Amino acid sequence: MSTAPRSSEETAATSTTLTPELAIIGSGSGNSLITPFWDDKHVVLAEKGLGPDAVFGGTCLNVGCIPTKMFVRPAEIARGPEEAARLDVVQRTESVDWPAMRDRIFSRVDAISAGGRRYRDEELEHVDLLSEPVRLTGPRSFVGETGAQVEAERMVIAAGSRPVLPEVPGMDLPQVHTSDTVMRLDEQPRRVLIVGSGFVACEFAAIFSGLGSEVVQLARTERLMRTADDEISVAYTAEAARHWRLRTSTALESVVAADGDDSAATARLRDADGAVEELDVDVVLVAVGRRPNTDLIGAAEAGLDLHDDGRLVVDAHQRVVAGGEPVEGVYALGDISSDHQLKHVANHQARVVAHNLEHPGDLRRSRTEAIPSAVFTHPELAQVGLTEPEAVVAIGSEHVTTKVQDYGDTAYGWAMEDQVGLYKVIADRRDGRLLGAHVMGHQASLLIQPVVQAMSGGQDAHTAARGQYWIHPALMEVAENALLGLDVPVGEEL
Ligand SMILES: Cc1cc2nc3c(=O)[nH]c(=O)nc-3n(C[C@H](O)[C@H](O)[C@H](O)COP(=O)(O)OP(=O)(O)OC[C@H]3O[C@@H](n4cnc5c(N)ncnc54)[C@H](O)[C@@H]3O)c2cc1C
Ligand SMILES: NC(=O)c1ccc[n+]([C@@H]2O[C@H](COP(=O)([O-])OP(=O)(O)OC[C@H]3O[C@@H](n4cnc5c(N)ncnc54)[C@H](O)[C@@H]3O)[C@@H](O)[C@H]2O)c1
Repeated sequence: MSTAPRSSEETAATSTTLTPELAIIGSGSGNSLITPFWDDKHVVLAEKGLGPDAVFGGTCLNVGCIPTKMFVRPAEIARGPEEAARLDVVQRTESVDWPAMRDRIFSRVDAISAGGRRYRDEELEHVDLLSEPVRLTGPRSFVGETGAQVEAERMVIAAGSRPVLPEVPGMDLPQVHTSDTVMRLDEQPRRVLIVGSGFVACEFAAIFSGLGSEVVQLARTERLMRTADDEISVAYTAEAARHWRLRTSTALESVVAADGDDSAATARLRDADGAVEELDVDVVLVAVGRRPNTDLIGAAEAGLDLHDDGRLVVDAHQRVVAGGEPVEGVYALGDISSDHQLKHVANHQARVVAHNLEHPGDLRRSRTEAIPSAVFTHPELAQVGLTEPEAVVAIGSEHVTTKVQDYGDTAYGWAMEDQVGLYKVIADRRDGRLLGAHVMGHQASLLIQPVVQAMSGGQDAHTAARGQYWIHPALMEVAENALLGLDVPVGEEL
């Protein structure tokens, strides 16, 4: 049971050094580590607060996965007339009530965040919440901004990542936003410039364009989602260009505020041929990547090893590494150490770390195979495993077999009159081992799961296709047909 002061102010005022059994930095995925195992032990959770309102609970809940998808869904519904027209139904989206949508979304999100903070801060006797930025003074110790000291027996660093801003003039203007702030705008912007071509940019381009804003998306390169398989990246770039304006191979040079107007700006763009365009917009959303918060916690100064991109080095058990050696009892998880900035990866790592904290003599490893991801853009994208070029490098082109199945050539695809959906699978032709899948189209994030499951369970392509029933004529038949189209050994049938 904690006898320690219960708030940052009290802690600082008495200059007490807290000596908990466990200290955690970061209340996102780190928050889930306070399991019943710790009920009779002292835990300190440090959380500086995220974004302008210093909210509790981390990125996914407050400014990431959850609120973005709560905007994605109405944006998809607002797009309804486009599909309806293909199916001989005349439908119209009358209007979008952005303030109501925003308030509905954040009344839910903010309540969960506030409830989480209250629970940790007020209701759990054994947990001390330190609501301030902290910096490491060693692998197991840190100091808060107000001087509070913590020396823990065991430590977990789950301090996440934050958006990067490019070094161009105007990034400090109120018209310039990141994903941390853009969802809280008072009004729906009429004209949005989105800078970037990855996950965040492509999701927000779909959100704002679906809701009716005029969107221009700026990509430095020729294609969007360049980390996807080439075939998907090319097809998606072409499809995105049908729904919103794209400026590829173009860079942002500056953003200048409109004269005396906080709600408008002019962005200066330069394409690869040197041609300059000045674009008047209401909002600029910058989405050019996220950097791990190792600098904020002083990880290098505390002697912890870092990758070139600033992530903490961890071993297979999620132990942090210092001087090339894992540090016993000190773990990291999530965006601060992972090469997949994904919530399901952070959650998995948190489960591994929770086990390892409780069972230091029986350490588990985190799973690194078959990690899927989805981009909730329009059309939706999903991927798992290797891209085709990666598969060629891994096993040689002669051993790689691929199949691209169009949604439109399946029964439910006919019902949808689908013209864009693609389901690509990649396997080793020698034994049918599945190497990857890449999907673009309606519900891609759902349709990819059978391949994730087969890859995770070590099931070969033909067994995955023929070892079970597939409901006819569900859209999932696109996955079955893709698997059946691979040139792989044929085993037993159901
Ligand atoms: C717009 C957006 C949409 C996303 N959508 C998805 C999605 O659909 N699916 C998906 O899988 N992933 C998605 N992600 C990624 C996902 O949100 C992250 O991978 C995940 O939330 C990372 O969790 P974490 O616990 O590592 O970090 P976080 O949740 O960011 O937690 C870290 C916490 O540490 C705190 N902290 C940092 N430094 C300090 C310090 N010095 N002192 C005290 N506290 C500190 C921070 O304030 C923060 O609250 C999205 C991300 C964004 C930005
Ligand atoms: N649905 C999801 O799972 C989801 C959604 C959003 C974010 N995320 C996670 O968050 C991470 C960060 O997202 P993100 O979109 O910020 O990063 P990202 O790495 O996905 O994409 C950043 C893009 O910006 C480009 N870029 C870099 N500097 C630039 C510049 N100066 N000008 C123009 N473009 C530039 C890069 O080439 C890259 O394409 C993602 O990698 C993903 O792991 C996941």
